Amino acid sequence: MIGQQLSGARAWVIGCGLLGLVLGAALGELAVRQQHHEEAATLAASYIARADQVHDEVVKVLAQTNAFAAPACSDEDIAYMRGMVIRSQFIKSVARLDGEQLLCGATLGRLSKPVALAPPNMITPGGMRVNFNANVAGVPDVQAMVVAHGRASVIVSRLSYTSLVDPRLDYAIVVDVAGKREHFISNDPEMDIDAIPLISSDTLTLKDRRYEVSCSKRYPGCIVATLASPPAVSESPVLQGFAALGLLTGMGGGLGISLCIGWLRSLRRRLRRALHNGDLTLVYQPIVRLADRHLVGVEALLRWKDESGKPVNPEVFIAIAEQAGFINEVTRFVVRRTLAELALQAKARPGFRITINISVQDLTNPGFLPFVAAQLKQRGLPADSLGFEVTERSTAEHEPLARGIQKLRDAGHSVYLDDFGTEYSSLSYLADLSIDAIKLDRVFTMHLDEDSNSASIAPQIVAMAKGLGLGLVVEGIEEERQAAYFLKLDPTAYGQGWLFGTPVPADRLFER
Ligand SMILES: Nc1nc2c(ncn2[C@@H]2O[C@H](COP(=O)(O)O[C@H]3[C@@H](O)[C@H](n4cnc5c(=O)[nH]c(N)nc54)O[C@@H]3COP(=O)(O)O)[C@@H](O)[C@H]2O)c(=O)[nH]1
Repeated sequence: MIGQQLSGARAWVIGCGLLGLVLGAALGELAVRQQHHEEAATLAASYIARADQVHDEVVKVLAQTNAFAAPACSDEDIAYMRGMVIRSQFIKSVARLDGEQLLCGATLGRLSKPVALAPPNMITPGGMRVNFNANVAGVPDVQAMVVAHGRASVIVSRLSYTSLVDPRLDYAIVVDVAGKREHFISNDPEMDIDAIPLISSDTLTLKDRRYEVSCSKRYPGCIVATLASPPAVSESPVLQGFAALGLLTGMGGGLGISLCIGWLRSLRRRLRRALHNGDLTLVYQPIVRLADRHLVGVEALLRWKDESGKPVNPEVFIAIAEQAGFINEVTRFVVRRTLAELALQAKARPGFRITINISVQDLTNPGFLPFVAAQLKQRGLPADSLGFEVTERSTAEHEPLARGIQKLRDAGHSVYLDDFGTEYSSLSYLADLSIDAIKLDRVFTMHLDEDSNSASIAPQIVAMAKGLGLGLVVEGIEEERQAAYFLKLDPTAYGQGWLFGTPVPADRLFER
């Protein structure tokens, strides 16, 4: 037995541990991939920040050179342009133009013959003429970005852009002016720039690679980048950490489940033993007519103390008996013991009714009604001295519940719909169920003063019950004002709760 339990626990621990490992690894992979994307996005954003700096410098130098008033290509003019270059961070040369003809420059000096500028790749809305890969006049085999505006042009070092691009990135810098898209710089010749929507902070997947797009706010240019060769996901410490955490959490969870199952199994075994030995007891709670507080009956409530003398919550052990399939035996015990303890008192009080909680499984058990009839006969009590409280716990139970209730009524018993107003017991079912009364759940009594749904619904339920000719038992009455409230709503209502008496053993029931 112990060996079986241990191997069961081991199976839970291993099974849940493996599940945790797989889930942890999957989560870890997601986290690692996200980390890669964030890294690419950060690099791309810092790149755009650099491109903006270059842009600002170009605009400033062109504006100042255009505004310089000395005669074009005079010594003063050339000295001014040289000063510009020296003070600039990204600009390699500044030149003076006449239309599209280059006349002189900071690095070139004065040309003996004007040189024509290569036609621009694009003209910006501000009128700047940009050539991304122009030959540099006077310097063979060197290409650079040339930007011309008015009477001035500048040469921008490609290094200004490329030096900042992290070698871990595959990227393309794309400029879009008036719908014309230009591939400015790229180290990824495979990238199809026309397929890329140039919207900042967007991400897109091309050929199974996820790209980050970061755009400048100053000019219509973006960088589209992805990590060139992200470190292998499986080797990432993040993934390994997640997987280990998943494994440990899974194993812990598995151990918890196995302990819980073990506890429930042991509780089930002990409950069976207690039932078999007759170690369960019953207490009875008064039900009174609210108008005159006359005791009209009692509800039988089962109690169980485990071996250590600790009471086990009835909601727990009743649920265990229902799930384990021996609630019928429990209910029969309750019927037998209740009648044994209260038959004499019930006989002495005409109209006195004992109510017992039953489950749907009791209603569908063909032996239940004959058993109850035999017990009542043995005690010399009429059928209407025993009532039954039923609770609808799922919509699937509705049909068998309705049939079972009808059979109880046909046999002469009263039937109460318990815990009314909670979960599945709703007004829409009332008309279908052949019941005598509803027992209004104690949530309605508890929240009477509060501005809550239950406070506003209670009067409607009471009115509906009255309209259907059903009796009303209000549960959980602990204070006079609660009794007065419901009495006003329904002068024929009954009440149950600590105000009228807590559940007590049979020998203390009629002491008061
Ligand atoms: N199938 C069976 N179910 C049973 C049986 N015995 C009990 N039960 C069900 O267990 C649930 C919990 O019952 P219990 O802890 O006994 O609580 C009952 C009362 O003690 C409590 N109550 C009564 N008055 C007050 C009050 O004024 N205030 C307050 N806080 N609690 C109060 O309410 C419970 C009775 O509820 P109900 O049955 O809904 O009328 C419970 O669902 C029992 O049905 C059994 O033999 N068989």
